[in-house]
Amino acid sequence: MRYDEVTFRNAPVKQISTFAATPHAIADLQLFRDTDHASVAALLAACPVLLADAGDTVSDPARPRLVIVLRGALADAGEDATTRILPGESAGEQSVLDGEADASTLTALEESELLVIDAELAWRLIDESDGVARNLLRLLSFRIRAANVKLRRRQKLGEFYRQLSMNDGLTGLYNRAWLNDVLPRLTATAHATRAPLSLIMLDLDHFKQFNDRHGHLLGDQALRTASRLLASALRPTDFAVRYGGEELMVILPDTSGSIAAGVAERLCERMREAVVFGDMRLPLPHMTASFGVACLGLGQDDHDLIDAADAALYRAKAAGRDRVAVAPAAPA
Ligand SMILES: Nc1nc2c(ncn2[C@@H]2O[C@H](COP(=O)(O)OP(=O)(O)OP(=O)(O)O)[C@@H](O)[C@H]2O)c(=O)[nH]1
Repeated sequence: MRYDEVTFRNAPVKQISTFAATPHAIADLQLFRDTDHASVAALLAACPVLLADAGDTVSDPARPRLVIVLRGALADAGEDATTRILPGESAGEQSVLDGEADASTLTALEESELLVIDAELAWRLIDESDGVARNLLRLLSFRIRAANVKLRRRQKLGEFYRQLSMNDGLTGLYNRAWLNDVLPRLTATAHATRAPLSLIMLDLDHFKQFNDRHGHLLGDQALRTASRLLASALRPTDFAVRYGGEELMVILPDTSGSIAAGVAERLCERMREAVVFGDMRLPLPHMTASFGVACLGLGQDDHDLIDAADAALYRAKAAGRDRVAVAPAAPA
């Protein structure tokens, strides 16, 4: 490679020397450690050494080549993080090996001297020096390991945020977004496997009055109490959801309407007995809820199931609250 051929993204970078004419020692360069320095030096002798100013881009996706920092520092801006490349370290190995364009961008962080090795010469170095090949493998192995760690961290973080976006902040129950995502799948599975699927809709009674009397914050606490009560009373395969406001929902896969009605009766009783405030200086407020139960019928979808439970809940309210109403059985 001649000096005047060295450009990055078509912008020429100042060329100051060849490697043979610089004072830098081969032993200081990571890739050439423990190699036969004399033969490597001979191969590198004519390689250009460039001077990049701070901010200069020194990578070119169109031309795979190795860039080794002799002095100064580079920033390697990958997809999600920036790595510093310090004297003795290199970049661009992977694109040289597989001939693919490198998505990352190398930028000089300060005035830097760089040794540039084109792909053809890099392959000659690998062919002629076992030491270079070994160093390259070791380097790539470190990078793969680091990339895997990053990937696992990102997966965990993604899972954390996914959980966060699917749960209601006040009660910790699943939220409406979760319901919209999961209930259609549960109904489809129930139809496909001919297994029953039941849904209980419940609504705290006279909750407006509760808020008016005890304040919104204690109203929130009552909602949390009711939610805890639901979550602790259900099987691991059931789901508790905050449908909205003071309306909660329980989804019971593999459960017939009559069993679901029994579960709703048990929840109704527990709700009546629930102690909202642990602080005995406050009068224990009375908290009840009304329940509507429905079981998925033939040809019904998730909306039909919710509508049926909602209609039953409305009847439980109309009949005096603090009770369970069951939707008429749809053809199963
Ligand atoms: N504290 C608190 N209150 C809420 C929350 N979400 C909804 N509410 C209240 O719940 C009350 C619901 O009132 P209504 O829909 O009139 O029903 P209700 O008073 O429970 O009467 P019935 O359902 O007919 O028994 C409203 O006052 C809402 O402000 C919440 O997150 N926290």
